[in-house]
Amino acid sequence: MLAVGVGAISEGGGVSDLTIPAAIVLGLGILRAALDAAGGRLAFQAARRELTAHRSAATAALALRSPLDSARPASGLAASMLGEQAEAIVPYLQRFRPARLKASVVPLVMFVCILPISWVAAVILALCAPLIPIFMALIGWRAKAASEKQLAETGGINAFLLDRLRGLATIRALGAVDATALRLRGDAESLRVRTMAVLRIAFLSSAVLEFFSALGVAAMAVYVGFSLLGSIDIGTWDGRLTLTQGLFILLLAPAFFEPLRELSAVWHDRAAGEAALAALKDLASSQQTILGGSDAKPCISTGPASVEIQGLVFRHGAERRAVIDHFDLSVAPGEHIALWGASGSGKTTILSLIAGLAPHEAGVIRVGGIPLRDDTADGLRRRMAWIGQSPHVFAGSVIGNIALGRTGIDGHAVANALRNVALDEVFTAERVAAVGEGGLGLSGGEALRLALARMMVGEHADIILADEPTAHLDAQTAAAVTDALLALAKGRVLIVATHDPVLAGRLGRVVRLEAPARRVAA
Ligand SMILES: Nc1ncnc2c1ncn2[C@@H]1O[C@H](COP(=O)(O)OP(=O)(O)OP(=O)(O)O)[C@@H](O)[C@H]1O
Repeated sequence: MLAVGVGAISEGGGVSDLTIPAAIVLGLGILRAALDAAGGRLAFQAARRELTAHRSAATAALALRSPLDSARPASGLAASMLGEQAEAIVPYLQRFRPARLKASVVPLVMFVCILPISWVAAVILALCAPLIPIFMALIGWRAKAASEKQLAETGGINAFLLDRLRGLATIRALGAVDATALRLRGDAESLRVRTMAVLRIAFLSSAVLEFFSALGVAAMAVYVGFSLLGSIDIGTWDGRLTLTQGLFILLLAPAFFEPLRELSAVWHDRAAGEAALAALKDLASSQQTILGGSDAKPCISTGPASVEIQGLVFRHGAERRAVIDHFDLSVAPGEHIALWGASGSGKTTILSLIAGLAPHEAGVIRVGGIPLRDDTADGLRRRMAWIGQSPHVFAGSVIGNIALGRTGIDGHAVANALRNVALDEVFTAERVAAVGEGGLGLSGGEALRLALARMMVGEHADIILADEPTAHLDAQTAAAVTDALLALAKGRVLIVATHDPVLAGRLGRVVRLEAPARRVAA
């Protein structure tokens, strides 16, 4: 329209001849801006939806991984991938994909518009345009590798930082602060180098594209200019190039390269986005998973709570020796037993297998007479409660720590539970009823009793699995924890892995293990 308007003026027309083309140009401009804005918004929303879906899949897969799987990614690495690095997917989906679509359609349309006017102009475009994707593909190949290395470095430094922050007291106690700081500085320097490599490639890709598009537009301007001056009279299908045609070609040439330039501006988004997608997929790929894995399944409690184990075999990895080798056990309803054995004899592993936290290689586990399998594990697990050696205490209020977001647990139930585990005197009104990260502000025994209180307020599990609940406690605290545990376990099955002779002595039966775990005496 602009070319038509200018052409009309050059042929002696007045300003009034410009009104309609100018109005159309203005209208199209406004329409384009509105469509661009709406398209950008829709693309952003779609990208965020897809990111959420990828994040949910990776989080669900992480939650399904067995706690016995030593190949599980480090917490810092997983947190960095899920939180920070996954965000690279948004610009990839929001900017790169639409830009790629535009770059594959718009130049073609421009080419088809220019070809009927001048074949020389079409040839210039046809020669310059393919150079751009060829160079971008070459650069993109390097960019992907650089982005993957940068992501791995970022994840690594996050994992290292989180791990060392958790172990700060140990590092300080052993005088390893300087060595840790040096390692961190080295990692940060390496991350800087990798980030600069990614940026270098991003700038290089933009420069290459700008160069070829500028070359294309300049060649077009030279051709059109000399044609209009009359120095060249080839290139059109018939006669000489008119001012309207020349202007039309000149105005379309930058528009031909514009989507390609846009593509180059977001080229590095592709490398970062694809690397982040691959990392999330990697995170979601599980090797060793728990049995079942759906919280929505209802409790299976058809018969009285009992545990039967026959010929149980388990190993950590196909090439490793069996940690549990043809182990048998029978626990009657209401029975309290101690699993007793040397460190490494497989007590924790047996508890984990009863809870279906890893698939066993051979043998059968029956809970309340029902075999523990993938399809029954969720329902059977709802009958069980677990107390570990060092239960995780979250930063926040005591009530929140005990209720853990479960419905139907009110302040009254929490107060009762605290009284039952003798924590009501610890969390008095004078003392702030909030605890720090990892149980900061609580002693080891108090944290264990807090874990017992969690069990008391929940759905009433009738099988309690306790992994060394009195380890590292003084005799008095161990006695208090044992009292609370036995009170809680009254009328229920209690299986305790322990080294504590006092605790074992208060249980109905002691099952001795030798490594690898077999029963040696009952
Ligand atoms: N994730 C794992 N990957 C590989 N081997 C493991 C893993 N977890 C435990 N093991 C090995 O399995 C064996 C049994 O470990 P388990 O934790 O069940 O022993 P335990 O009797 O509970 O020991 P402790 O009394 O010291 O807690 C040990 O030799 C241990 O090194």
